[in-house]
Amino acid sequence: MVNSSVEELKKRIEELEIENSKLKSQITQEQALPVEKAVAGDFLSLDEYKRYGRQMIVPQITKSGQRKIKESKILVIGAGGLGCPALMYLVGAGIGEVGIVDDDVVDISNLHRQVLHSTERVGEFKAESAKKYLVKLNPHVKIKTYPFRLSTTNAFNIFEKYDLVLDCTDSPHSRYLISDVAVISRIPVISGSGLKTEGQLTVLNFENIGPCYRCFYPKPPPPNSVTSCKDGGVIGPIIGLMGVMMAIETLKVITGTYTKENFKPFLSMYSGYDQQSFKTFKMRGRKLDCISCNYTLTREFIENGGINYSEFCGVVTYDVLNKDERITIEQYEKLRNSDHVLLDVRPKEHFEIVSFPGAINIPLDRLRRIEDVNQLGIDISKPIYTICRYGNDSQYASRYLNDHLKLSTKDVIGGLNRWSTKIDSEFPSY
Ligand SMILES: Nc1ncnc2c1ncn2[C@@H]1O[C@H](COP(=O)(O)OP(=O)(O)OP(=O)(O)O)[C@@H](O)[C@H]1O
Repeated sequence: MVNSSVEELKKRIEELEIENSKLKSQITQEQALPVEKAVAGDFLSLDEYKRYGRQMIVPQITKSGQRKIKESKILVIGAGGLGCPALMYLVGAGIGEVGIVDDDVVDISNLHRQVLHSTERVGEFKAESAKKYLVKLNPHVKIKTYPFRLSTTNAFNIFEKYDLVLDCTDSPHSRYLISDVAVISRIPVISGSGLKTEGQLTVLNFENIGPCYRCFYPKPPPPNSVTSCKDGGVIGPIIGLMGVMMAIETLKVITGTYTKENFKPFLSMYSGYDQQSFKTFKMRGRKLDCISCNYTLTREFIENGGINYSEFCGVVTYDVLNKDERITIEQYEKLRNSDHVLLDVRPKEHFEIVSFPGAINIPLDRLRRIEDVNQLGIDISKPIYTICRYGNDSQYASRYLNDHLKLSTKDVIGGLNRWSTKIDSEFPSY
């Protein structure tokens, strides 16, 4: 009796497993199936009528707007904090073709804001991971991935396949490149950014009359002055909101809400922790002396390496110390129990997340304002080592301490990040 019920159970489990695998293959086939054809004489299928009905009845979209959405081809550069939400809504809205450029892979630190990716896809190319989500969201949209870096040599060939670009990147050199190529290729750019609790949004090169990124920022910011999300942090929904707003601006451009006549250049700023959260500023139109907008820059010039965008933006490597002013993480491990001062120069918020026992926190910006060695509040007769997260700020700290306060400090190469990768895997990295 007991045996037979065990046998029955085993049989049932087998049956269930077969059913389960049939269901799984069915799902895969469904995904691989061509999407339902358009209704005869129409551009939408029955599925699409249902899918887009709620937006087509909005007067700002209408059925003719839906046709424009379906006929449009957009390129999203960066499938990160801005790109993910923008992609979600634009694919949901039924854009005809979407290209996704991103050379990076999904990291666990991305997941609090890069909502197309998931824990199981850590290590996969972001462009591919995003596609996996998006094809399920809307199989009517054709999605092409470019899992490599946008560069001077490939940008024009990619841009020419699209009508509009969303700049969802995170560095000035990518922004200048995208803007220059878009102006020469005569396509508009929806540009967003976000850091900590704030974000910005604008539409560039609209109808080849609106200003470009260079018109807004003729000169790049001082070298290494732009804080990334990695260093400055960002609240997920803040950057998410900016990405969503980029999707709205995209729809406005595609469906013709903006026209040559009514478009006014603008810059919207959002401050999520202020009561006056949104501010929109009128911006000037194109600048006559803008080398991009007056077409001094050409495709040939850029493709042949005429501009080194990294150099132009002053992306410099942080080699500010001599070899004898630095120690490796392995050397520091040996010194760990010796009598010394460890100056942690990260911002206070970083220090509060994790720090070495006994370390003294003087953030770099505060340190640079100290004029007298006695104000440091440390025992300067002991050996002094400086440390930070990746080993950049600690170099600047030691440079300052050694040059201005006449100390002989050394920085720890690679900082806390290297400590957790090379020495102690249990030491939290963030
Ligand atoms: N020139 C470029 N070509 C392709 N992708 C780019 C380019 N510049 C930036 N990106 C991509 O844009 C995305 C920007 O995402 P986000 O600002 O959320 O930061 P992140 O680099 O993913 O994360 P973090 O700064 O925390 O390390 C990244 O995925 C990055 O790889």
